[in-house]
Amino acid sequence: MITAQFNKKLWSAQGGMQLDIQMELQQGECLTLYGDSGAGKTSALRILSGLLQPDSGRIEVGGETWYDSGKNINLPPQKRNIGYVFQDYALFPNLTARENIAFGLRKGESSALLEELITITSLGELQHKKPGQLSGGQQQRVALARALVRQPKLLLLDEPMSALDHLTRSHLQDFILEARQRYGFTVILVSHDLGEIIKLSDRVAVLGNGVISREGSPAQVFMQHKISGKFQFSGKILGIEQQEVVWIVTLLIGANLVKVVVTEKEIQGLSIGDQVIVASKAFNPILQKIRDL
Ligand SMILES: Nc1ncnc2c1ncn2[C@@H]1O[C@H](COP(=O)(O)OP(=O)(O)OP(=O)(O)O)[C@@H](O)[C@H]1O
Repeated sequence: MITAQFNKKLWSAQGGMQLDIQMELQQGECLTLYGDSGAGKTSALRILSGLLQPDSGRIEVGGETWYDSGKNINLPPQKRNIGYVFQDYALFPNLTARENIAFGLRKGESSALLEELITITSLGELQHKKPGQLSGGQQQRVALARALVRQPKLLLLDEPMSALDHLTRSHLQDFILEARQRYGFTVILVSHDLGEIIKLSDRVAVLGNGVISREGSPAQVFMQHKISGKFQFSGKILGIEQQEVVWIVTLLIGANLVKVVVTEKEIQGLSIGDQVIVASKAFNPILQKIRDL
């Protein structure tokens, strides 16, 4: 169980903003922080990790106090059992992938977990290459394995997949899901990608102007009306065109373009760039295996 309550005055070009966060997470849960740029998401992660000191508050993780302003407790980042992965991979350029991951091991610790992580991140053949010889997705797998080799209680993911193409992103999400199941760590994710949020998180907290304004399951937070469709996908509107009395909406769902026919009433309030949920009750899909290439 993780309980955190902290506040800090933040400063931007527009003036001051009070970051005031209260959160409670169950062991193994994944919470996404969602919100506009500048809302305070990264600052909240930096405070949890010990990289940024709050003005006051208390952070308790699995019965251990990491920060308590009242008792003058403030564990340094290296004493907090945490993994932190950012958008830029922050790997050591002169070390191989394997050495980068091993860097996370504490002195005298067995390398069995290192081998296991190299296997489940499919880095076996790449482990002796340096970051400069790896693609973005491969580097991010190394960064994740490096964070996990420390067996963190809490994994902080600050838009770690936002620079990656859709397929690579999807593989990395699968890896995070698998690793979470296997090792049982708790995750706090910062993401703007609705599909990613729905796939990975149990709960979403919407952060606006330094405070959590809304909280719930992804469906509760993102859907205006309850949808009871058998199939649901999230996508982005790329085009809207009128044909006779109906409208054709072109959506990007994952890496696929899908056209959906809607009525004039349904089109109200929708515009290009909106994130939407597509649901269908009377949907009889055919599944076909995609050939391995
Ligand atoms: N150490 C600090 N002290 C005071 N203010 C800070 C500090 N670090 C960041 N800020 C300010 O806090 C505000 C929130 O920044 P933060 O990076 O936490 O937002 P964010 O929600 O993560 O945004 P984005 O989605 O763009 O990354 C910004 O205006 C920033 O200038």
